[in-house]
Amino acid sequence: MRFVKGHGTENDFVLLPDLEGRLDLPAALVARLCDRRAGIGGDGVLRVVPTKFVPEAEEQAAQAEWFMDYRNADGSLAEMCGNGTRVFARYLVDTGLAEAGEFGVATRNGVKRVRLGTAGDVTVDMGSPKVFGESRAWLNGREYRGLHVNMGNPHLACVIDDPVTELDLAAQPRYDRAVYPEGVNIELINPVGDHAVSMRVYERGSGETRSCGTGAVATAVAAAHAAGETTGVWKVRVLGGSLKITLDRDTSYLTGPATLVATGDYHDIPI
Ligand SMILES: N[C@@H](CCC[C@H](N)C(=O)O)C(=O)O
Repeated sequence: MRFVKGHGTENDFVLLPDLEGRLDLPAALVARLCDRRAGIGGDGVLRVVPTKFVPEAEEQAAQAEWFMDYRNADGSLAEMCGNGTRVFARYLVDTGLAEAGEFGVATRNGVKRVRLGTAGDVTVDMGSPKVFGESRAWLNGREYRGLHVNMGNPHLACVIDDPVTELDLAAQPRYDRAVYPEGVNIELINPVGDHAVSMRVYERGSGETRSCGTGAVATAVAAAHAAGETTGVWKVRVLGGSLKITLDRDTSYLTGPATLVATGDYHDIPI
């Protein structure tokens, strides 16, 4: 099985080109691929498949030639992955499957428009964040209040006083399962300057990761909300680098680097 390894601010992915739409991806195989010791290692898998071969996305085919089939490291499906979309777009352009400029990428959360050159940052139009009020998370005996933001996938973005650098995120923070029956991605956020925040994230299905694109937009929304604002440009520092989030009246944009680092062959030996 051919693979490409890539990352966006160290949110890393195994890309699987499936140009004929034939690849079966059971959860156990995804988990083996993402295993950092016995597999290739990654926070998730991105299957690169023509949209026309994906029955659930058929209606997107006219606007987006390629479907990003995203899976979390445990093999579960997620509706959307912001950094994955940037890495996916970089892969399409670097391999000549798409031309640099602006084009659509089909996802489980609809078509996302991406903008990129032959090198440099990739911007994704992430759509309008949906805010559903407050919820709570519990971590190491502390309770954190946050904003319930939906970016296609669910987030709980908590602006907190405790320094995020000192948090132990080895285990998943607890959350209100009545609010998030499908699970949730949890962001813990410190303001660090003018329109700048530092964020750590515990991702549903992947554990703590070094960056999360949808989480960075949810973070900017929560930081803006705390500042009494709804629009503006925010810098979100993550463990793996820095992302620029633009909150417009009708949509949001995620901008940052996307890098392909390796190609190879995977031999699926069940572990
Ligand atoms: N890292 C991604 C988000 C991936 C999906 C998430 N774990 C979920 O289950 O919703 C991003 O960059 O947005």
